[in-house]
Order: sequence, then C-alpha cells, then structure tokens
Amino acid sequence: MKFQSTRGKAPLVSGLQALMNGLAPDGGLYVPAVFPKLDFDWERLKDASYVAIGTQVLSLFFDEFSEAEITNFLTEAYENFDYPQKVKIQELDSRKDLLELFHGPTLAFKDMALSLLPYLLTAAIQKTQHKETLVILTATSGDTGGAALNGFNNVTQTKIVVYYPSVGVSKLQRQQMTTASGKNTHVVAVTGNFDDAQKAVKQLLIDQELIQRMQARSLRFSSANSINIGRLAAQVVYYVYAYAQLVQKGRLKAGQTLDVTVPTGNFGDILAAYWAKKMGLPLGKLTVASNANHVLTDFFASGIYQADRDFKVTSSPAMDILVSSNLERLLFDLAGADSVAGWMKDLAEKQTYEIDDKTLAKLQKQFNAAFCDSAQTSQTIKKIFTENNYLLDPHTAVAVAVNENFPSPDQQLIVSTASPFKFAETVLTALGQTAAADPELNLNKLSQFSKQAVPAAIADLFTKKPVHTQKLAIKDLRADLIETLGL
Ligand SMILES: N[C@@H](CCOP(=O)(O)O)C(=O)O
Repeated sequence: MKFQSTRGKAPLVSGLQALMNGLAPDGGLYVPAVFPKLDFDWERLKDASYVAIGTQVLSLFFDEFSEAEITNFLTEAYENFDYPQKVKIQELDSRKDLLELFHGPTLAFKDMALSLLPYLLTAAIQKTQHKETLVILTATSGDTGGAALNGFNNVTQTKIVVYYPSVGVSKLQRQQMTTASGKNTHVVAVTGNFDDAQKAVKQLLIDQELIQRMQARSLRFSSANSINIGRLAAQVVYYVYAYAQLVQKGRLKAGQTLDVTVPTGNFGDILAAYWAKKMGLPLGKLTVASNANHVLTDFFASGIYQADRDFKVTSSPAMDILVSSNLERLLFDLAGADSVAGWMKDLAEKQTYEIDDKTLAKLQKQFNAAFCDSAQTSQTIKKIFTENNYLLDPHTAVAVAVNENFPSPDQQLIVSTASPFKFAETVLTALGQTAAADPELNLNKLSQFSKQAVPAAIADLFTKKPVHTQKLAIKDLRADLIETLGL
C-alpha cells in the first residue's frame, strides 16, 4: 500500500515512511493511494476479537508488517485496558448504542490509537533500518497529550513533545500531562489555544532548517496527532468491531445500515468512520457533533470554512478547535489535491475558504452536522443519568444531544470518547452537585453519587507531583525545541 499527500506535491511513500513522516513534506496529510476494501464475512467477524479484527484492518493499510506482527502489536498495546473486549457497547435505548472507547490508561478514545502507534512506529524504524531517534511533536486540546505521553513513555528511539493550551484543559487532563515521568518526555503549556499549538507543530514538522540540524544529531520528526496515518488506521478498527458486535448482539442484521454520531474536534474520529464506510462497512449518515466552537456545523451548512471567529473555552475542551486538520483528508477524497491545495492556501492566508457547490452537495449527502452549547451539554448529562442511570462525559453528551436533531429509521451508534471521571467537576455540576476546588475530592464525590468506582488508572493520579511546569509563548517553541534537543 502506498500513501499520497492530500496536496499532491509530495512523492508517494510506503506505509512505514508515512508513519514515520507524520506530515507529508508539502504540508499535506497522507491518505491511501488506493483505498483498501474489507472482506465482510459477518458470520466470522461477529465472533472475532478486537485484536483479530484489528489485524485484518491494519494489514490492509500496512502490508509491510506480517499479520503475526500486527497481532502482537495489538495484543501488547491493549494489554492494560480495563475492559476485556477493549471497547464496550452500551445500549441506550432500543435504537441507540454508545460505543465506549475510554477503557485505556488515560480514559479517552485517544488510547485506542496512541497505545498502538508506538509499536507501529518503532517497528517502522527497525524495518527501514533508520538509526535516528524520532522526535514526536504533538499538539493537544486535552486528551491526545496524556495518551501520547503514556503510549510513548520511555519507548526507545523516541522523544515525545507535547504542547497544550495553558487555559481550557481539565484539571485531570493537566495533571496527566504535567506528571508524565518518562525520561523521553517534554511537556509545555502554551499561551495560546489548541489551534495555535497545532499550527506551530505543523510548521515545525516541515521546517527545513530545523530538519537539517536534526539530521546532524541523528534526530527525525514525527507526530502523534491524527495527522499521522497510524492514528487514523487504528481508529477505523473500532467501527468495524462495533458493527460486528452489534450483529453478534442481534442489534443489527448483517448488511443493515448503521448511522454514526461522533463528538468532533480535529475530525480524525469521524473521518475514520468515513474511511470504514469507504472500505465497505454498511454505515449510513455520519453526524458531526460540535460544541459552541461550531465552525464545522457552519461549514457543512454553507460550504464556507470560517476559522476567523471567537475561540470559546467550553465544558468539552478536547473539542475546542477551530481548524480541524482531518477535514482536509475528506475534502481530498471528494474534490482532489488541486482543490485542497488551493483551499488550504486560502485558510493559511485568509483564515477562510469556500468549497464549490458540487463538493458541498457530496458532503451533505453523507454527513449531518449540528452543535450543542455547554448549557445543553449539562442538561443532557442530567437527563441521561436520571432516565438511564448512565453517566456521560461532556463530549459524549454533546454527541447524544446532537444526535436528537436527526431522526432516522436506522440504528444509531454514538461514539463515547471519554470517561466522565476525566471531567468530574463538569459532570458533578451538571448533576446538580457542588463541585469542590480539589479535583481529587471531585473524583470521590462523583464516585459516591454515581455509585461507580473511580477508574483504577487515575486512582492515585493526584498524589503525583507535577514535573513539567514550563509555560511558553507560541513564538518561543522553536527556540525551546532547539535548546531541548541540543541542536
Ligand atoms: N481533541 C484532541 C485535539 C488533537 O486531536 P488529534 O486527534 O489530532 O490528536 C485532543 O484532545 O488533544
């Protein structure tokens, strides 16, 4: 399998190369040159394990690895998940199921890909006989950072660098990042928002002067964000697994249409659903659920992407994003590299672009999009707890609320991206409880109120002392990297 850039100006590369590069040298994102098709034998798949389905899907993307190698990566990556099947399907009502993707070590869906990416990357380094250390640049609005730091913790031949916004992330997300103990970690709070950090990362990844200095020190950039193809491929797996499980449970007949709703920020998770559909999975409408930063809702309605607007800090911080990177991959699929290159140039220069009517019509045929503000998010948390005795985190609550906007005859899958304990303060307040200033106390309060145990993965998190206390302006990140890497 070869990979091409969405902007059409970079050479075709192998899967191993695409994994290591992270971003294509022309600033575009890697996509499969020819889309693989899955063989859906539901009689067999309905009883298959997550690892077995993962092996089948990932072998199509990364044929440089043997099936046995991929099975080993997946087995080891998900070894410490707190749910034996790795992801859980939770029935909400007769037509709706939640897909819980937060049973990994940092309690967010990011663990699904970021527990695996270190295995894929280190194997790619070995197979291509590269001697360099990978410097993995990562921008986060809260969840990716913790998951990347955990996944790459002390992984040989890697150094993991995380930039997070100093304002907006939850106390628990901050604690996960600032207490990362790996010797290969560098974590910086930035005085800017996620978009500023992501823009800086993308610029650094293709900074030729820096790349040359790195080469002289036997260092090489990669990324742990969903711009990395390894993230996307790993996320396709859970849609296939979820479908198989719904068939197994009798919630779906093989071949029946399943609609999917995804709380969306950087567009990686919903793009993975679109790719699964392209590979032949019988998915229907894909619903893009946004919070008060509803740039995507407006775009799907009008065809105008308008990033130049107020950035809002909301109760669903991981989705506080105005420039959704992976939308570029979707647009490439619908309109091709020349159009994408032009739109991305407009976005960089004018913070806006407008797609043509034909592309907009194609988008609207496949996607719904709507948003929900923080007040509706709270109401949804309360309603679902009262009616279903089920605790939603704020991001999932956004998706549950938005899903209500789109009545459909088809079965619904709503992606549940984080544990409610990651956002205990917000969840307690939504439930009418008084949240304390002390985040550890809130974990216990939420546990008592909901009669659910605090997840073991975070039980002693607040006993750890933060070791990463650096705070920098975006303009100083390059100089800091030069100093940190000894360039
Ligand atoms: N929601 C993310 C933002 C980064 O997205 P990614 O999927 O590209 O890593 C976060 O929580 O950091």
